[in-house]
Amino acid sequence: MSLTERARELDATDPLADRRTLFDLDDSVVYLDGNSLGAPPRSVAERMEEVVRHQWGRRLIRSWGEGWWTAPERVGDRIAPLVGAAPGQVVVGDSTSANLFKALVAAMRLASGRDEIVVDAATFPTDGYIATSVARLTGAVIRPAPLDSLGLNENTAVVLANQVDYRTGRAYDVGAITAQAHDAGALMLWDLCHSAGALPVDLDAHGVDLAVGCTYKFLNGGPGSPAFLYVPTRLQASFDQPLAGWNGHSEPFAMSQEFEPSSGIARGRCGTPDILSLLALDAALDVWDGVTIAEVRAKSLALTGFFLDCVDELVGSRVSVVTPRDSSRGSQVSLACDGAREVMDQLIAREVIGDFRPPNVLRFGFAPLYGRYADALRAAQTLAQVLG
Ligand SMILES: Cc1ncc(COP(=O)(O)O)c(C=O)c1O
Ligand SMILES: Nc1c(O)cccc1C(=O)C[C@H](N)C(=O)O
Repeated sequence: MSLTERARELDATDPLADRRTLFDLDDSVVYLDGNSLGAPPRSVAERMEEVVRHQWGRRLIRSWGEGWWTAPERVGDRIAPLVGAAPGQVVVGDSTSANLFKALVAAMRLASGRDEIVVDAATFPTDGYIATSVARLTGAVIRPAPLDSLGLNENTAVVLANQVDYRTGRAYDVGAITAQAHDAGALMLWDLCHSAGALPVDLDAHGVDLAVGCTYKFLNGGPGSPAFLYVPTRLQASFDQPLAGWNGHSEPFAMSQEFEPSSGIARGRCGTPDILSLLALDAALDVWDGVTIAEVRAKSLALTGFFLDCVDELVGSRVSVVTPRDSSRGSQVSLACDGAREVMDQLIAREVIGDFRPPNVLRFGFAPLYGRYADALRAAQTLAQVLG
């Protein structure tokens, strides 16, 4: 069967094909950058109209008591099943970077006597920057380590790792790495930016200690939508985060001069939530109603696998495949080639949108809720043309 016939058949039999209609997408564009900025669900514009005109415009400040104040926990509970967390353990707000800071300082405060922070050597840079700053503040030492050989010891306080490597697309085993950290007596903190909404995480099942992630990639919350923080129930009483703002207080409106942290996941909050972005995310999460993460994972593997077949047949040795060919990959395919930045510029000029990451990587992200097999084929065909 030709690639064209395969793409047609795979799209025709795709159990998630109808989800694409929930998104406002231009069908003439092949959008393969949902691992950086997800596409807009149609429900968002409609909901924002209601939020601005009615909730803000008519209800005015009364809206804080009509759902705004508790939105960080309520929206967190909508993300929770997607990352394998029971309710009451995920709060939404601030950026991933800010939540990393909260979680890392809290981890250092929990890990008495230990002073080594081990950071995924290939991490997305912000994680390393924040960890370095936390080390300066707490007197800890940073040690970058590859996730394949962490070399943990009796001094390791916390391990910070990305479930999916943003550059290579490789996916790591959350259960196995968390178990290694625990065997060494360390805490495990996961950055889920490239996995939330794309593959199973199973935070509770793996006994993960802390996790953060953004919502503007596979969760389609919109540019700059607030991030999430996971603290399991068993650690909440001892989770002592450094950004002790009034929103994390047990009685914010008592206006007390003493800080008394809230008893549950709300202690992960800091200041006033970004309500417009938070409620845009809330609306965006409607696209997950009736979909399981297992179905999403199955399509993600099939889509990325089909793209790899197309690249092998149409592009061949003009690129090298960086992403693992086995199932240890996230929902992206990374290809390396000379002049990758210019190659990506030319792909984008031909309406095939992926992105470039230094030094020589072309990234193609496949969002299973709206990605089509025909898009994978067109991307590989266009890449073959651009490479001449
Ligand atoms: C793995 C990872 N962590 C953190 C970030 C940054 O998060 P934020 O800009 O929300 O702080 C990104 C992407 O920007 C990322 O890919
Ligand atoms: N957060 C981003 C932004 O504000 C502008 C442009 C890109 C981003 C990204 O999310 C980049 C992404 N984390 C990456 O994996 O490279």
